[in-house]
Amino acid sequence: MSKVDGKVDGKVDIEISEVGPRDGLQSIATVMPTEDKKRWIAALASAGLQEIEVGSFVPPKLLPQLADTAEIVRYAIGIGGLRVAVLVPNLRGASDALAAGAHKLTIPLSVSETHSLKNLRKTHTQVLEEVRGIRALLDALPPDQRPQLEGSLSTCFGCTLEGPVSEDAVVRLGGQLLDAGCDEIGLSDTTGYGNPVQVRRVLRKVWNALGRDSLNGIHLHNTRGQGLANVLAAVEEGVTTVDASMGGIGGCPFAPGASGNIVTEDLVFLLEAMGYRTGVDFERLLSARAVLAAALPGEPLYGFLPEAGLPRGFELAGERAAEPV
Ligand SMILES: CC(C)(COP(=O)([O-])OP(=O)([O-])OC[C@H]1O[C@@H](n2cnc3c(N)ncnc32)[C@H](O)[C@@H]1OP(=O)([O-])[O-])[C@@H](O)C(=O)NCCC(=O)NCCSC(=O)C[C@@](C)(O)CC(=O)[O-]
Repeated sequence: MSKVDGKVDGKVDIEISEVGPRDGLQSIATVMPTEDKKRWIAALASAGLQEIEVGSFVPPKLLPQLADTAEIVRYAIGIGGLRVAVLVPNLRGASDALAAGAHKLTIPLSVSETHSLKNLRKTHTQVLEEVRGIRALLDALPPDQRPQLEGSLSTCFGCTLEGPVSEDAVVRLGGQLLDAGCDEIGLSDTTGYGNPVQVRRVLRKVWNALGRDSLNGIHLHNTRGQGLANVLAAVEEGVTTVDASMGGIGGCPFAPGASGNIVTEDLVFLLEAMGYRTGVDFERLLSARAVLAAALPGEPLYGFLPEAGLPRGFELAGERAAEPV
């Protein structure tokens, strides 16, 4: 098999969307210098990650760590083959993201309205109004210049502020996000409450109600150690995009108790070991981790694979004859 830039024939079975430069950095007090961010993003892309969430268009007073997002987007869109994603909390953020040239916008809608008020200072109705405004903005562009718009349903599996979250509400709000103009929705376990049985059940409910194309991606946190078990459940159900963060850094600063994302390095190993192609090259991924470690001295980076290393003789999934399970 030919292997170019960490991708085996350019094909992947499961796409890993790297959210470290956004979700990871938003929860760390240190502001990473812009040039370090660029080096890190370039290293992540060179490892074969095809989608990277590089920042958020939020008021710099709120998250100074991401104040350079416009410059970072302008840099990242110059990296060939990379889909440059950003988080936008409202129409103003979407307009700034368009001006910078982002390829994908994600707006969070928290199923827990208490969390929505903490995070975006908006009710469900107000967030949906922002989505309609963003849709109108995008529809004014020629079709080939329209970024993809994803509605990310936060606190889908429970919330530290409200406790259990209604699965019917997840489905209802997902439908409302699509009606308001999102191209697709994603499920997010903001505070790491989910378990594999629940992940399977919620995915089936969403797909049954809203159609198979409504949702392809999931965003999981490892707060209670369920992250990779939840990935396995999601992937076996048919999810094809999984968010992860290098070194497991991250967490929503406006959700009490939220902590790190699932670790990209461990996720790549899990998927490749099972026979799914991710397109990611381990050596280059570990080089990207070294760039991150140097840029954030003293910050803990998590992950088992970087500590233990690859098993002897391990091959990328695409280099083996084995079919994905
Ligand atoms: C939505 C707001 C802006 C409302 O905040 P607000 O204070 O209600 O905003 P406002 O509309 O009243 O405006 C206040 C000021 O901010 C400005 N402003 C207004 N919007 C913007 C913007 N986009 N960019 C830059 N500036 C902006 C606006 O122009 C004004 O400026 P002033 O007149 O005072 O000079 C705020 O609450 C916000 O940005 N929240 C985002 C918080 C956030 O980033 N949370 C973390 C991401 S979500 C997450 O982590 C979960 C997720 C996605 O990872 C998935 C999961 O795990 O669940």
